[in-house]
Amino acid sequence: MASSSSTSLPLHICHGNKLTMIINRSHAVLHSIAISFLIYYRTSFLFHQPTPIIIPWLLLFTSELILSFIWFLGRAYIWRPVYRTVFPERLPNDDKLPAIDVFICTTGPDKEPTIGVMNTLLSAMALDYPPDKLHVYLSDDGGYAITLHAMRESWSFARWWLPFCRRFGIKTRCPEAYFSRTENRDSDSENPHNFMVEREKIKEQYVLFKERVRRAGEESKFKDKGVYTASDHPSCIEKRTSQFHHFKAGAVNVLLRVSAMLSNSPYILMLDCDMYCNDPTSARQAMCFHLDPEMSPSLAFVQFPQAFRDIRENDIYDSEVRSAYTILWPGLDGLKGPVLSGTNFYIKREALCCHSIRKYIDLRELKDSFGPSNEFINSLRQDYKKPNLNDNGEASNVLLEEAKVLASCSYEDHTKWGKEVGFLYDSVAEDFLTGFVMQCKGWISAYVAPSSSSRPQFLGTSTTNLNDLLTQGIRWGSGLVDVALSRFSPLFYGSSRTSFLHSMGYAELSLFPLLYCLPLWCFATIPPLYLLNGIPLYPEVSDPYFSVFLFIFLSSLSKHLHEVVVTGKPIRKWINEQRIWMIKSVTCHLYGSLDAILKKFDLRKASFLTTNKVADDEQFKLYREGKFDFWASTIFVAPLVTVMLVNLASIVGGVYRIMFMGADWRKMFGQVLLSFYIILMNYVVIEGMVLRKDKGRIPLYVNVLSIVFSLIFLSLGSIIISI
Ligand SMILES: O=c1ccn([C@@H]2O[C@H](COP(=O)(O)OP(=O)(O)O[C@H]3O[C@H](CO)[C@@H](O)[C@H](O)[C@H]3O)[C@@H](O)[C@H]2O)c(=O)[nH]1
Ligand SMILES: [Mn+2]
Repeated sequence: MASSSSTSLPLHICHGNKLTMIINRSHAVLHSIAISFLIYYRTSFLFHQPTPIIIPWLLLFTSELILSFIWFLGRAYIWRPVYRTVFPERLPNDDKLPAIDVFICTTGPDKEPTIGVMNTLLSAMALDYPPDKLHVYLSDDGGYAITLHAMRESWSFARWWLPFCRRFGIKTRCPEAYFSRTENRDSDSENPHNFMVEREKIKEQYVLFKERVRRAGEESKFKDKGVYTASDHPSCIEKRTSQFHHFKAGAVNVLLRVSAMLSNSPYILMLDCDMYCNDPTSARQAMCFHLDPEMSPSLAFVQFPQAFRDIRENDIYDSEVRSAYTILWPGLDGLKGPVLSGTNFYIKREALCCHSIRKYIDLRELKDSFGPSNEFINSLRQDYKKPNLNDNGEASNVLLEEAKVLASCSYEDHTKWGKEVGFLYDSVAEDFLTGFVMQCKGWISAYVAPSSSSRPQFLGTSTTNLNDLLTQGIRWGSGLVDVALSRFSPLFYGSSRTSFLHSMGYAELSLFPLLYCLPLWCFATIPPLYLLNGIPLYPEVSDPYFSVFLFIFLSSLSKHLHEVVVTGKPIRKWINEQRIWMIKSVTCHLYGSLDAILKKFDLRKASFLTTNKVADDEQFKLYREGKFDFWASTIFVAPLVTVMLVNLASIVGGVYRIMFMGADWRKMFGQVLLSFYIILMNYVVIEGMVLRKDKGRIPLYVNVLSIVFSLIFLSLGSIIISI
């Protein structure tokens, strides 16, 4: 292995893609020209319209402006995307590598099965990194005894598992994932017989381990019940467990303080409880940046993508969030770095615990920020403190007492935790807000996606049913709009602190839920209502301005298609993404934005509904077969059905007018096309309404409710139009 001092070879390189950049920028120019024509058309003809048409015209024009604005913000991503390659083999010897604390958060076994959490824990302990430089912490927000118990069991099983992985060079170091594979035993062993014997032995141990955890879970179900709630319980630190609230941000801040007492590593890896380490080399990959002398001083974190093990070829819900991890993050990486994405990143402790700590001398001021613990403040001053553990690997009582104080929920009172220090509390998208403020302070970040030949560094579970997807969508929407409405609103707060392009990207992310739901609701209801009444809202086909509208429509669709194809996905992916974009816009983006607005006016309290990680076989079967699961909350399904009914009725009514009542088709063509596109793309909703018989179909009462809604809308609308 080469040591860095003896070589000047770079630890990582970064490259762009010229051709894609040229295509992207030329498209942006063409599209902007078309948008200017549209704006010219709408403004110059607005007041030539008869008075009753002015209102729908204004609504459509506003929607068109909003979509153009968000499109403009999104150009930040395509400006200069970069891709990175790392050379971990060029890192210095193991004794020169810095220590890493791993943080894993869970909320308890109901939605997050303990055995899954333990698998994440084991995969982190088995990272390919010097064992004495790796410390794994687990936070359980629910304070469940079973979690603590299972950790002890994991600790015993690790004594089998870790040596096995190292000895045979196992790549899949999450035991559950490893033992569930049948072919390809994933070992580089030269003695296959020996290996197979060992493997069987470890497998037996794993089965026993699982059984013990399962049994303990059953016993504690009874004991735990009703004693504690996630937001009210004593903080208990036993070796390496703690808990708190303010949702995940609160939990992570507790871990930040407690770990400072025990290991105080300069780098931290954050993991969601279902995100296991799938490539044991990720720590070394991250160190290729953190140990690069040029980049390191300003580098806050190295982000890896979120990849999911349950994604199917026909990903109907876009559960893999393709555009974020293949287009947006590389795009931001070319500016000043990607968004902090909640999990799968290696962050510098200093970036979270205030950057200028060493410059401070005034103890009072430090205590105002970090709280009263002298021990904690001391820990901040040192680069790295060896864990104060006794020979049995246990922490001293004094240390544990201090850790308990640091973990208690009153410790943060009258301090800057959550406001300036640690993860910030002002948004339920704590990751997005914390990362953004960090970048405004001058920190940069880097993004490393796996190359096509290497394995994803981390793998988790995604939301693979409509209800979970949209529930999670509400939380994300609400969290992002929280930021947009706060004093940290990217466009205003960011442009002077980070680059203008970079803050455009952040602004797009913080605003898209709000800025998509308004125009999409408008396009889904206003043009069809006027189509039904035979009133045109777009230029007629022979008018040159019609081609402006058509061009913008086709240009957006083909740009999206281009992005899908460039990332190596089939056309079906494009259809799925178009559809889910419309579905999310009229449901979770709307509810999320409303939630944020109500919170802004103190009419609602912040909430964090944890995503369900317990697989439901029936639901997963539907996803696997590519069938929508409409067995979801009525607040999600009724708007979809209503919009479909409104468009169906209008197209039937509109075509009837053209064929039998002499309406001019050339004038109505734009509206017919729009409704037709909506219906075509969302044909699955019609299937769910009338054709399907399985459990995932749309329930009868939702159909009836939606018929009532659409009748009210169309008849009231038509009455208002006619007066
Ligand atoms: O009160 C809470 C709520 C959640 N969590 C943990 O936070 C993690 C993420 O929660 P999950 O329900 O899986 O949310 P997702 O929507 O899947 O998570 C994404 O979005 C979150 C922000 O909304 C980020 O925190 C996550 O890192 C990111 O992966 C899990 O390990 C939870 O156990 C807590 O510790 N305390
Ligand atoms: Mn999750």
